[in-house]
Amino acid sequence: MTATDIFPPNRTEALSRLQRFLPHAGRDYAAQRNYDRGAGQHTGVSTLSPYLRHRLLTEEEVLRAVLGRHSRSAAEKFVQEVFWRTYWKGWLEMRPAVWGGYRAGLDQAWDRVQTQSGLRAEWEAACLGRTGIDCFDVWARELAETGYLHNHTRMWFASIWVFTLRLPWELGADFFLRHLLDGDPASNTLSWRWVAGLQTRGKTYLARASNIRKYTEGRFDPKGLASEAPALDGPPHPPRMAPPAGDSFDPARPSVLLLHEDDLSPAWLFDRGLRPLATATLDATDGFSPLHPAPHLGAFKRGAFADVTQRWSDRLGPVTEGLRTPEDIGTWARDAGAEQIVTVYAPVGPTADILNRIDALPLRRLLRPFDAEAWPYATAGFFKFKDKIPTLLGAMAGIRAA
Ligand SMILES: Cc1cc2nc3c(=O)[nH]c(=O)nc-3n(C[C@H](O)[C@H](O)[C@H](O)COP(=O)(O)OP(=O)(O)OC[C@H]3O[C@@H](n4cnc5c(N)ncnc54)[C@H](O)[C@@H]3O)c2cc1C
Repeated sequence: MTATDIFPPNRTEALSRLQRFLPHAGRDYAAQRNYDRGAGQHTGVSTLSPYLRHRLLTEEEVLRAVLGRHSRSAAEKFVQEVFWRTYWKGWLEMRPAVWGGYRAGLDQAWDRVQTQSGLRAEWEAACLGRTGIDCFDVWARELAETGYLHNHTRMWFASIWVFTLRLPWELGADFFLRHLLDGDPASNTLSWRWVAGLQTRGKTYLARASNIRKYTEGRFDPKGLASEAPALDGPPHPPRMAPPAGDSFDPARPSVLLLHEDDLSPAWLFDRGLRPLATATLDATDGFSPLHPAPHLGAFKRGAFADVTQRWSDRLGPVTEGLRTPEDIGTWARDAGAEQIVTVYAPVGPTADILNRIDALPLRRLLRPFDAEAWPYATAGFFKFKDKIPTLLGAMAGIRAA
């Protein structure tokens, strides 16, 4: 089975996964979510992340469905987890230099891999699952083969990478981004930073054998793990910028629609009057890593784009696939007769890096109301943000109050 057999890249699959998971999103989730029972057995969690990451399914849809079935108190844990993605995006949006810092650190680490044979051998062993730490090796292979890892396992894996194997954290974050179907600049970069003690200053995550034994139900009992996790050193957080406001657009002006992998649910744009002359899909893969990503990432993204353009074919006009550069986007939009390019606001990451360089025509980035409401609250830690969840749910019409 390939990763895209396990995670077929379409909305129908996302919806049926949501339906299957719904009965378990309440107290079952709170009790089961930390157990990793192995590849193909991730029944305690939703496995919705590849779909949420690309918004083949939106956070609002998931929250509505879950809170339509469970009380807020029963679903509290699951709802909070859904908002972790939102929180990380908002945090990075207000400190975009942290993404640039990660990319610069990655380039330096990659230079060292190319010039230091010892480091190269250790890095290769970790990526290929040949370290001799049995759980770690199984997880490296599970990630490479399935494009997914359980959350608890991501924490253990990152901790072993940084504190036992003592490899540069950026190379681990890159290994994840090259293989995860849900690979996300904000959740991934900031979670790795959190494990390493760079995000919540001085607070690290230490993977302990007893914890691994318990939550893998005895499948693993690793020996030789680091017994302490001293925080890595790094620059202070950059000053916080204002959250983005997003643009408006004039539906009367000739427009084209640029679809990208950060948001593949365009219905709300049509509700706002967008009638595109043509549509293109943006391929931002090159900006994820200096190395080639796993083939399943391209397959998932192509499948997801095909799914969305097919479902909305009567609204999109002619579709051009896989534009990669600002210049190509400008040429395509002009040739289509457009006066403006409309797109959903993309959070910090490879897509936004390309959008930031489009100058051929006015680019109108429409900020999804869910993001506009939530991101400004990501000023400090998650615990402060969490207090705003009732307000954010209240802003979503139709959410059950109890
Ligand atoms: C080192 C590390 C790297 C990570 N990299 C990524 C990444 O690149 N992309 C990514 O989407 N998530 C990442 N996560 C977060 C989390 O592990 C995944 O979102 C989660 O495992 C997805 O599986 P699920 O859908 O079955 O989760 P569930 O437990 O069913 O949670 C439901 C949804 O809540 C959100 N969510 C849950 N936990 C988190 C979390 N800790 N942070 C952010 N959102 C969360 C996801 O959208 C998820 O689909 C990372 C975590 C760690 C520790």
